[in-house]
Amino acid sequence: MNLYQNDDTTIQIDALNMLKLKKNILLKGPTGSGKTKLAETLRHELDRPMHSINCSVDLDAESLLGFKTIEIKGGESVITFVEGPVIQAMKQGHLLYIDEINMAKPETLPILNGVLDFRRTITNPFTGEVITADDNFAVIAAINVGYVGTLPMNEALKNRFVVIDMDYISGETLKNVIRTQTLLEDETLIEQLGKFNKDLITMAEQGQISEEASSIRALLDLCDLTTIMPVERAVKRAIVDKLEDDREQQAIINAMELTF
Ligand SMILES: Nc1ncnc2c1ncn2[C@@H]1O[C@H](COP(=O)(O)OP(=O)(O)OP(=O)(O)O)[C@@H](O)[C@H]1O
Repeated sequence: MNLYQNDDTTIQIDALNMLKLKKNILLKGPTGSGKTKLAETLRHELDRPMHSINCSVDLDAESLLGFKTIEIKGGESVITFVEGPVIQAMKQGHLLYIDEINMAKPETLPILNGVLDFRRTITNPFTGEVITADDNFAVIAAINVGYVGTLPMNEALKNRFVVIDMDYISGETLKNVIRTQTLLEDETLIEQLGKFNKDLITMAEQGQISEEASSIRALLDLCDLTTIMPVERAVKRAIVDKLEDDREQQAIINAMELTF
C-alpha cells in the first residue's frame, strides 16, 4: 500500500496519537493535498476498518445513521433498521471519515454533536436506541481550504475537533510519491514536472489559476500520461482542458512552454 509521505513527520505522528487519545481530528488543506491518503494511512496503522461519509447538500440523517426497511421473514413482513456508517462505526469501534465536512447542510451535522463530544453517545431518532461509542471509535474529518475562499465550518462543530493543517508536499518527498504512485521512471522528467507543479502552486496562491490545476492529484495524472504521449499534450489533457477559463488555460500553457 502507498502510504502518506511528508518530511514533516509530526503530521502523521500527531494525528495518530490524537486519535489514540480519542480526539476527533480535522484535516484542513487544499484539494489533493493528501487528506484522504493520510486518513487511509492512519486506518492502516491503527489496523481498524474505516467507514466514509462524503458530505454534500443531499446528506441527511438517514445517510449518516441508517434507515428503516421492510423485510419478509418467514412469510411475514417485519420492519428492520439498516445501520448507517455512524452507528456501525460507533458500535464496532471503527474509524469514521467525514469528507468535505463544511459542505453539509447546516441542519444535518448537529445530529452528531453528542457523538463528537465527551458524551460519545447518540439516541437514534429512528429507533430510540441509545448508542455509546466503543472505545476504539474515532473520527477523522476533512475540509478543503481554498486559497480563494472556502465555505466556513459551523463553530460548534469546529470546537469538537483538533486541527491538522496540511499543505502540498514538494521536493524529494513529492518525487518519491511520483516514483511510487505513477508509471513515470524518467528522472529528468520527474525533476521537471516537480518544478512545474511548484510554479502552478505559486500561480494558484496568487489567484491566477484554480487549485485543481496545482493539486498533486492532477500532477500524478500528468506523470502517467507523459509515459504514453508528449509532455505538452499530457499537460493539456491532465490540466489545461479541465479548466473553464481561457486566461487560466493560457497561463498554464505559458508556464509549460517555459519549463519544457
Ligand atoms: N503527502 C502525500 N503522500 C502520499 N500521496 C499523496 C500525498 N499527497 C497527495 N498524494 C496523492 O495525491 C492524490 C490526491 O490525494 P488525496 O486524495 O489524499 O487528497 P485530498 O486532500 O483528500 O483531496 P480532496 O480534498 O480533493 O479530496 C492521491 O493519489 C494521493 O495518493
